[in-house]
Amino acid sequence: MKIAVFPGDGIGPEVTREAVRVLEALGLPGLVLFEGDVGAAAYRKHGQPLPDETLNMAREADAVLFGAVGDSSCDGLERALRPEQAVLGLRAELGLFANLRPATLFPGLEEHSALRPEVARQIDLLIVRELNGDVYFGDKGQRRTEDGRREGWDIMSYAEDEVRRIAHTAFRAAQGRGKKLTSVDKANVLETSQLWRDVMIEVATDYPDVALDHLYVDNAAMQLVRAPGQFDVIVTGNLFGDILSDQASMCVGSIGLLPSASLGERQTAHGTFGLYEPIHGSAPDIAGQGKANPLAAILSAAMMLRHSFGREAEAERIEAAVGATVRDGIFGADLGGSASTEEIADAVLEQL
Ligand SMILES: NC(=O)c1ccc[n+]([C@@H]2O[C@H](COP(=O)([O-])OP(=O)(O)OC[C@H]3O[C@@H](n4cnc5c(N)ncnc54)[C@H](O)[C@@H]3O)[C@@H](O)[C@H]2O)c1
Ligand SMILES: CC(C)[C@H](C(=O)O)[C@@H](O)C(=O)O
Ligand SMILES: [Mg+2]
Repeated sequence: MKIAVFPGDGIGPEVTREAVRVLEALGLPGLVLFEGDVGAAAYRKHGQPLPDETLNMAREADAVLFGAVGDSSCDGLERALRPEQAVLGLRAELGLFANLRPATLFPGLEEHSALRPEVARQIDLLIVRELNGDVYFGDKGQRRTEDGRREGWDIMSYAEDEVRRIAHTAFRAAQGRGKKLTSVDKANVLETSQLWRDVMIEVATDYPDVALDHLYVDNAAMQLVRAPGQFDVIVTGNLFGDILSDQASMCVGSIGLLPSASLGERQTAHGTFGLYEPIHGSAPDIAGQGKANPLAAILSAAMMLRHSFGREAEAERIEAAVGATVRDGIFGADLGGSASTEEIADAVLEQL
């Protein structure tokens, strides 16, 4: 079980450290962890946010545990050198096109959701976000028009095979859950979205047991706070998925609670190769203060055990320990409590 650990910037190292403690506490046979540099930390050391050495480390591993990247001191750098390129580069280079972002309300957090408790209680959904395409990876740049105005552009596009493969991932995920799939797009305006919708409808014929419906992204954002209980699996593109998942996090209490798995096609001796990370960023406003909620990182480690190592029992052990920690009201500042990052993880370890 070879795991590459890339802590990154800001609270990345703080939360990753706690996820590693939890992994180590399980006593898994053959567990080998090795650490690599990403983000601004890597740029300062190697002049690159994603050094070749780090990328090779990821390729040699069975899974990657990723913290977060981002540092405003790098805002002036050319885009290729900015910290965010580390996570974008890993996703692209490793072919990790399927990003799973589950959001479920832990009992005990009803009062901490940004929504009313009776609305929050219904939330048990999975966002399947396409991760290798969309406006993220299209041609982009800035130029001057003939009349001297500055102009920026980013091309949004999806090819049908890119939509088809994420559609299959999402339909299969829905088959394993409540058999309901909502595809989110902006087909009333965007051609990229029209193709997305057409392909979703074509793929649906392979999954007669799954009910497919479609929402425009503006309506989806509204429905997510009006009645989130209507959602089982949501499938959407890279940009809309990024936005809706941050929104979903506050519906279940905090952005510090949402883990993610980024998967592709590569199989290892243990399972599907994947990169696992909290959905949040480097949180510079709270970095170095022991205020970061480590539960998203810890739950990401659980997703790793499930998807990359076929260790469902251990994954559930971690999730149950997190559930018990929440039920006991061990909260950090994000949930109105005073427990530190380390104290929250200590509580999880006690419950393991
Ligand atoms: N995958 C990634 O590495 C990733 C994801 C998102 C943002 N970023 C980067 O992170 C940097 C900061 O971005 P941002 O401020 O927009 O988003 P962010 O997710 O870092 O923070 C948003 C807000 O949520 C809070 N928060 C985030 N994680 C938390 C946690 N675990 N516990 C408690 N509170 C938490 C922060 O304090 C902040 O107030 C930027 O450079 C951005 O590009 C990286
Ligand atoms: C840091 C950034 C590139 C990244 C994204 O937009 O995908 C982040 O917001 C995320 O959600 O993982
Ligand atoms: Mg995001």
